[in-house]
Amino acid sequence: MTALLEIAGLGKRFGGFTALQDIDLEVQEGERLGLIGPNGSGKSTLVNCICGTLRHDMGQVRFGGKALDRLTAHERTRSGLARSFQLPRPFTTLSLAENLRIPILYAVNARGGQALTGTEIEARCLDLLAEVGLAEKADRLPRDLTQIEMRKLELARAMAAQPKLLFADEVMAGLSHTEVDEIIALLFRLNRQGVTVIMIEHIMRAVMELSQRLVVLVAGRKIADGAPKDVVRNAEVVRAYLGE
Ligand SMILES: Nc1ncnc2c1ncn2[C@@H]1O[C@H](COP(=O)(O)OP(=O)(O)OP(=O)(O)O)[C@@H](O)[C@H]1O
Repeated sequence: MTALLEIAGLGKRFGGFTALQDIDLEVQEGERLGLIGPNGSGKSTLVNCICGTLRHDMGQVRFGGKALDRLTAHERTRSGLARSFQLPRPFTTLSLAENLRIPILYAVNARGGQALTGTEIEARCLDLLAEVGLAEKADRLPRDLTQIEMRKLELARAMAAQPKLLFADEVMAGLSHTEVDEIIALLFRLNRQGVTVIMIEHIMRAVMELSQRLVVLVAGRKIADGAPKDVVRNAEVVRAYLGE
């Protein structure tokens, strides 16, 4: 079976500094993968190289069987990649519903789909907001939201383009225990709907609960890739990451 995401020999340098070296990774459709590593280990750089915000220097990235290497970030979004950012970036002067209308329209146009009527767009916005528990705030501005509501809006924005793969980049940082549980439940729900989830996260409880597989980066290299219970017992991982 062809993997949804295939990364082979990926390398990235910033000047003389090697941020990523020889990364191989395959992610199957429908998987929930945790990507962990100490600060500065290269997690965000890897996501940026996959999503096209950064250009890698070595190796290949394939998604859905197609090479992404020459595609722009927008073209990669169009092919089904989405990410939610660590620091949410909503359009601050637009309501929550309007914040979703833009990526919904973009997704339809980008995929050459049939134009949606105003009513259909409205319904999709409300469905997405309901999905993340924000339906009642559809007409509010992002500044009216609490921290967890902002994270939910950010996830809804990522989902608006109907991605096949979602990178959830530290979507739980700074949240309370119960709020973390809420986001875990939401990511499980999206995954059950068929979205492959790659979670970059420092909250180990969440990582262990959600991930079927765990990949560990340390100093730009992949040092472990396997079942979470085995990976967290791996001596190199304990030394380099968990024991730091
Ligand atoms: N644009 C850049 N220019 C120069 N160095 C960079 C750049 N982006 C990242 N780096 C460096 O590359 C290394 C990996 O950074 P990266 O942000 O990918 O780590 P990370 O694992 O995501 O860290 P964190 O958990 O703190 O978010 C770090 O040493 C960082 O300083």
